[in-house]
Amino acid sequence: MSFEAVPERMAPVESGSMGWAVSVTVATVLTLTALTLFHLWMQTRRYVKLGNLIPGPAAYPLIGNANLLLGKSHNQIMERAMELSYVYGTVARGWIGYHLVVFLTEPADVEIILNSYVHLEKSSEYRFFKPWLGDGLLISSGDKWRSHRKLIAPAFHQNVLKTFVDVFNDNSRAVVERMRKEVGHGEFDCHDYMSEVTVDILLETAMGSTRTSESKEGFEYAMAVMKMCDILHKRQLKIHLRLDPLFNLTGVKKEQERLLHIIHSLTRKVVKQKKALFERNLAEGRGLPSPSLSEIIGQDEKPGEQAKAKAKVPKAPVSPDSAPVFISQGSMLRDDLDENDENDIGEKRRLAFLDLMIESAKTGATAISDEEIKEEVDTIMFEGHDTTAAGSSFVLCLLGIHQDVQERVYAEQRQIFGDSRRPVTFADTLEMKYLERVIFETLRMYPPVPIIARKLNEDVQLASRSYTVPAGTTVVIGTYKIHRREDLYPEPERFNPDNFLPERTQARHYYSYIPFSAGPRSCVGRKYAMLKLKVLLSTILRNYKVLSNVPEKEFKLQGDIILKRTDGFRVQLEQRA
Ligand code: HEM
Repeated sequence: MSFEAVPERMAPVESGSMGWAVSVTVATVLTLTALTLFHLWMQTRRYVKLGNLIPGPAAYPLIGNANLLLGKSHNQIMERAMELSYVYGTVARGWIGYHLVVFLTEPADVEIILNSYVHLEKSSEYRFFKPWLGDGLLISSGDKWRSHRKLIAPAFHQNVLKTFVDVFNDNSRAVVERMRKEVGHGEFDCHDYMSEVTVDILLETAMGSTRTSESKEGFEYAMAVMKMCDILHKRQLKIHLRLDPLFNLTGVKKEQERLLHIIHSLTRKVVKQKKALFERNLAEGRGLPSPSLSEIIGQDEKPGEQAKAKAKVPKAPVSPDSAPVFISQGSMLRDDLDENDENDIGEKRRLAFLDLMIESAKTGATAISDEEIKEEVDTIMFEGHDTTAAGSSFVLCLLGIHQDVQERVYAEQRQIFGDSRRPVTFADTLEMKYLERVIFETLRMYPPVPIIARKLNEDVQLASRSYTVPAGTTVVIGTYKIHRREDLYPEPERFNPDNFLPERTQARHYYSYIPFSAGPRSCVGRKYAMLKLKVLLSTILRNYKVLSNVPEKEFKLQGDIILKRTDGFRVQLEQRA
């Protein structure tokens, strides 16, 4: 009985598991068939066909080349992309699933993207900035970007920048004093100092606020900006922090909310106060502060000019003779900032960008809300911070290694200042030709923004090869790689400021040097950055001799958002006589 009972009991189980197995097999076959059909259908699509014509690693169905990214840090991905560009040349593609990513390192192709008013949209990678910067200049697109750029660019006019020279000097002298305790005390990380002085300067020039004022808010704000930059770096690096649903569950998200509360409360409050003051002055018949921004920059903005500007692509290269002298960017390229500067008839008035934005919003044709002004101030605080902190730290490290170059920089400083400890003037900075070449060369070898990514809204026919990059593609411009191309820079791994002698600059393709990007969406702060770097470095190098024992080949680079050294920017200081 029991013998018979067993198969009886077993029978329904066996047929159940068989049924289950059949169901699983059928479901698997159906899924595989559906996926195969989907893959085959995708292969017939124009987007995929055009992408597949571009050289790149073999892609798997459904995942494309995503296997190359799995488990890799952002840094390793950058390195891999770099290796692939050596294998596949100056135009290479990768597939993330069925999303096409094309890497460009040919200046003629880069020009097509950067010098266009069509390909202005940032890639989805920029979304991490959104909670902090909202729709500020860095990430906005379309008409909003266009009108805000038109509004903000004049606030970076050279005449406005000249009025910041005192702020640059005061803060540079303050950091020289803070660094004094490092003299003769061995190695330290100069990035900490550069980061702090950069935020201090930005607080004053962006919002007209200082952290030495009685209120603790300025200090808390500065700390929050630095910590927010760290969180953005972490989100780029750690795969679980990249995904919003997982990130939202972490303590990092809570910390981000705390920091954003500090940051936004202050910017919101300052915008409100300054706007109220501006309105009050107008209501009491005191008119615009004198001279007004348009007087400073010497151009009257008439309603309707914007529409014209919309269609106007900044003139590409100019001949060296007609290039404006002022603050150069290391190539013969021009942008809207140069066009603004040519109307150089104004007087001095020191006002933070915030005041200038409030004023131009009132007098110009652009309507901008308090919240939007806040987003632009936050954007300037972010974009202006890490980039210049990294740039100045790399300069100090390179000068520490290349003592002969540092001596030439020092000799130039002695020629300008003699024994005097006086502050730097704007005119002095125009004399610092060699220091300028050192800064350009540093930004060539270590561009703080190592890649630029854009989303294409229209097909692009490349100039260097007969490929059409279809609309919808993410285009990655490899600034770091372009700057190290042997055909553009002989001995690209050698630190050689003479790469920026005028005759060498003129001989190169204009888009072979793009640390500040180029074209209509170039860095709006590039002249500000160059001026600030000159004042800061001049003040430091006249006080201290910088030394470093770490050769460049031992630098450990991390290129998530801003290129940095993960091993620290280690230098030593000696007092100059
Ligand atoms: C060495 C210093 C700097 C470097 C290398 C640098 C580089 C860049 C680059 C490459 C871009 C284009 C980014 C992209 O298209 O994704 C950019 C945009 C921008 N930068 Fe800078 N930057 C520097 C300093 C500054 C400073 C000091 C400020 C402000 C005070 C600033 C404000 C901006 C803004 C607002 C944008 C967005 C412009 C737009 O999209 O219209 N930058 N910067």
